[in-house]
Amino acid sequence: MRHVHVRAPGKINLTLRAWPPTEDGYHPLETVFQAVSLFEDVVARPADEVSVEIHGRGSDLPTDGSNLAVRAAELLRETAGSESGVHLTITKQVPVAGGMAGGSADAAATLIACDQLWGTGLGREELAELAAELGADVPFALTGMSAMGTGRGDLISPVMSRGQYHWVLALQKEGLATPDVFAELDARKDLTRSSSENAEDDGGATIKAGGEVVSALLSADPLILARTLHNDLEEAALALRPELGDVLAAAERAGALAAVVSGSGPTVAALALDAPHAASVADVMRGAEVASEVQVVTGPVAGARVIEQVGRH
Ligand SMILES: C[C@@](CO)(OP(=O)(O)O)[C@H](O)COP(=O)(O)OP(=O)(O)OC[C@H]1O[C@@H](n2ccc(N)nc2=O)[C@H](O)[C@@H]1O
Ligand SMILES: Nc1ncnc2c1ncn2[C@@H]1O[C@H](COP(=O)(O)OP(=O)(O)O)[C@@H](O)[C@H]1O
Repeated sequence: MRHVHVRAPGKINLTLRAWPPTEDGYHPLETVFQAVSLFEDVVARPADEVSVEIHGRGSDLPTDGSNLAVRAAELLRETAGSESGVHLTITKQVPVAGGMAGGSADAAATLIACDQLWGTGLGREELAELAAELGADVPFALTGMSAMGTGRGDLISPVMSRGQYHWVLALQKEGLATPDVFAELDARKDLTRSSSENAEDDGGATIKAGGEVVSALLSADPLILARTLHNDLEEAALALRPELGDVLAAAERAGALAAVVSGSGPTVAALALDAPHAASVADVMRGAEVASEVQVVTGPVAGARVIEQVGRH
């Protein structure tokens, strides 16, 4: 039977700096993303309507028009002037509302899969524009690897990276809603001053600039990368979920080189030296019982791409 199978990765934010929201309510960001080996698999089959079923995590997610994958298929259909439908089967590994952009990966994978299935003829650039309409994190899920995100986080510039990094992810059953974390950031901070102005207050000691992480990624040395990890949203996520303090402390006790909350959380990403070190950090963190699940992943990995295509449009 005709189908297209696309795989898209989840992400972690190696660094994230946020400025006060603009009139549209979005916070200008400077973030460096890394795509990691926790994947969303989307299989698209021809159908009369647009529909979705979800396996793995998130089986309680809505399957109506509010599902990001359904929104992606409908937006592409409208843009391409197509009357085709699609049935999407999603197998989720990325935690829901975990700060790892699993929903965005579903949307990116759906754009690629439906584009192939329907033969829309849209280019990669046009797909990237549709991605940005769907959510700030969707363009990066198309690009993958390592990249700087500016604007809402949706303006993507690929960043060169050498080597492979080994991460231990501490996942939580209960997610955190991104808008709540940004609202907490606004409430906590005098955001009339930018993060860089705040950085001047402490001599810039605590703010890790995007440039620093970009050169660290070229070093292929996790010890150098470890020194650059930073997230402006971490304090807000910790205020909403104080237990995350225990997760960060457990990562440190387990011997991780550094640990950071990914995006709006609650997933914590702990950096290890190499694969055996990651396995040992993961074991200790499991023993600490601070996470509902502990996973070892590597990055960077490719963005949304076709894994298998059976039959042509
Ligand atoms: C925080 C980040 C960091 O990579 O990741 P997650 O933690 O969600 O994975 C992203 O900026 C999230 O991107 P994404 O989840 O796609 O955001 P969207 O759906 O576009 O927006 C959801 C809501 O988040 C807030 N938002 C998002 C992006 C941004 N630059 N400023 C914001 O204030 C807004 O309240 C918006 O209504
Ligand atoms: N296919 C989908 N997968 C995950 N979440 C989805 C999806 N469609 C809609 N959503 C909504 O988007 C929210 C956050 O998406 P997700 O990408 O999982 O997390 P985050 O924004 O923290 O990275 C979820 O809480 C859910 O309400």
